Parts: sequence; structure tokens; C-alpha cells
Amino acid sequence: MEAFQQQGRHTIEINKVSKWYGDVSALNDVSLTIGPGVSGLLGPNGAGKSTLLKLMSGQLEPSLGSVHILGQRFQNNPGLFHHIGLCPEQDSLWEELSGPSFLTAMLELQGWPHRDAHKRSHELIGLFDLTKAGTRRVSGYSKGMRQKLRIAQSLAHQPKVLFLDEPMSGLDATSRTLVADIVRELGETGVTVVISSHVLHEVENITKEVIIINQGSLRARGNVYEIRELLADHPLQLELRVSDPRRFSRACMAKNHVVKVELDPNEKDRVLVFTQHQNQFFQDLYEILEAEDLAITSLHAEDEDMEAVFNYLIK
Ligand SMILES: Nc1ncnc2c1ncn2[C@@H]1O[C@H](COP(=O)(O)OP(=O)(O)OP(=O)(O)O)[C@@H](O)[C@H]1O
Repeated sequence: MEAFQQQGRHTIEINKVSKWYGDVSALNDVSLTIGPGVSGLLGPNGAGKSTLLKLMSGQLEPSLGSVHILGQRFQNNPGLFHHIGLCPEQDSLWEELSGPSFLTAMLELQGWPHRDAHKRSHELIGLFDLTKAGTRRVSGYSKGMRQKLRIAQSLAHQPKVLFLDEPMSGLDATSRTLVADIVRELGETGVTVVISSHVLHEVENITKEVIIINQGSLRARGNVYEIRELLADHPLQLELRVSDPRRFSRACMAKNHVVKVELDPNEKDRVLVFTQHQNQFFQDLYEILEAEDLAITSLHAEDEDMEAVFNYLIK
């Protein structure tokens, strides 16, 4: 393994991988290399994210092509699994155990001595802010607590490569920030982390390096700013409900990143804003509301749904 690191190769090498489930094609001729740090794997529902994560973590074998992790293949190579962490989408915990006992048991299964496993599990319970649950059984944990425990388990054994499948689902804002900080820090210490999501800004908070897949194929790859450049010709649409839509529209149109504003004749408070720079829009929005003394009752960014981004990229 050390020899591999000295060679400075990519941690993950996927070469012409296809995967079928019976007749269903889930991935189609995907080639990809990923190095240390955090990469976001983005795609709408059914894009093939979970399939790709399962292939990269050795849970599935490709129908065609090859997967190398740390320069090795999974076939007949159980030792490789010690370096891999996976937090899958499905929830599977030992309900009768407490959080700390669960983590300790999982580490012992990995071959950790009891004393080390116990120490590490308590460290993680603190890190993930689960100390208050004490010795309560996992069966009594809330959805967010379960999710945090699952993430803690996936990284407990200090893997070199970590795969997190939609880890933010079910987490409240505080826990999202906590998990984002933990993941970012792992990336900074040289761990290769691949985190999947269908929500762009969720991943953008953690890393700017993204991989976009849709319908089983790689669509775009690179820095999130480069990806947004690709979208530059396709303004993003935001739907707002505002106290005075006409005044709001005028103020929006004064911003040069706003391409178009549409009022809805049927729903008087509804406004559609088309902007080429969503982040800039959010910065300006506060200023507009203050200056014009307006209030918004709802805001929906179409971009939050990755489907919209893919439509732009694919057309
Ligand atoms: N076990 C399976 N059997 C049959 N088809 C499957 C199986 N798992 C996934 N698929 C199909 O493969 C394709 C990719 O699914 P996958 O779960 O990898 O996508 P995803 O991007 O993770 O989606 P989501 O965000 O909804 O979890 C989909 O068409 C899905 O229906």
C-alpha cells in the first residue's frame, strides 16, 4: 500500500465500467480517476450514483471493465476492505445495542482490540454529538441520530477511501454543518472521500470538485465553477412569492445577472426570476428586500433539483 502511495497514482481508477441488473443498464462505459480529497458525485434519482459507489467499494462487481482502488482489485483481496469505508443509502444498524457499543462491536469485527475500539467509539460519539443519547438503544434513536451513527461507523476504522451515499439525508441544519465539517477535514488530511447527492449546494458546501452522472453515463467533471460555466447560457430559474411582485421585479431587473423576470397573472404574489448567477442573486436578494421594504413568503430554486442541471447539460 505504501508503495502505491509513493507512486502517486490515483486512489480510484475506473476503466470502461458498465453494470447491468438483468436487463436494466445502470452504468454505461464509465471511465474515471479520483485522487485524495473530497469529490462530490452528483446526479438525479436513478442516475447510477449508488451503483457506482457500490462498485467502487467492492459491494458489486462490474459487468464489464475494471475498478482499482489504491492500485488493487477487490477480487480475492479481503485485505483491501480494511482501507474502505462505506455509508450506504440503506439503514442497517444493530437496534438492541447502544451507539457506543455498536461502534465498538463493529470495530472489533474489523479486528481492533477491545480497548482501542472502545476508545475510538467514544471519541466518535463525541465528534458526532451523540453523547447525550448515552447508553440508549439505537432502536430509540431519531432519524438524524441514526444517520450520524451510520456515518460514524463508516469512518470509524480510519479508512483511506470513504464512500458516503447521500449522507445528508434526514439531517437537520446543525447536523449537516457538523457532518460537512467532519468530511471536509478528512479530505484535508488526505483521505479520498466520495460523497453522493442530488442536491448541488449540499455538496458545494464541502467541495468544489464534482462528478456529474446521469442515465448511467459521466456527463461532466471538474470544479463546480467550471460546471457552472457550462450552464452560463442557461439561466437558472427561481420561484418566489413576494409582497409586491411589481416593485420586486423592477429591483431584480436592475441587476445585470438577472436575465428575465416573469409575473404570474393567476397567482398575484408569484414571480419567476431567471438569473445567470444564483449565488449572486441570493446575495442581492437580501439587499433588495431591505431597500424596497418587501417580504418573501417562499422561495424555490429549480437548481436545488439536479434534474434541472442535467437538462441544461444534456440539451
Ligand atoms: N438491484 C437492482 N435491480 C434492478 N435495477 C436496479 C437495482 N439497483 C439499481 N437499479 C437501477 O439502476 C439504475 C441506477 O440506480 P442507482 O440506485 O444506482 O441510482 P442513484 O443515482 O443512486 O439513484 P437514487 O438517487 O434514486 O438513489 C436505476 O435505473 C435503477 O432503477
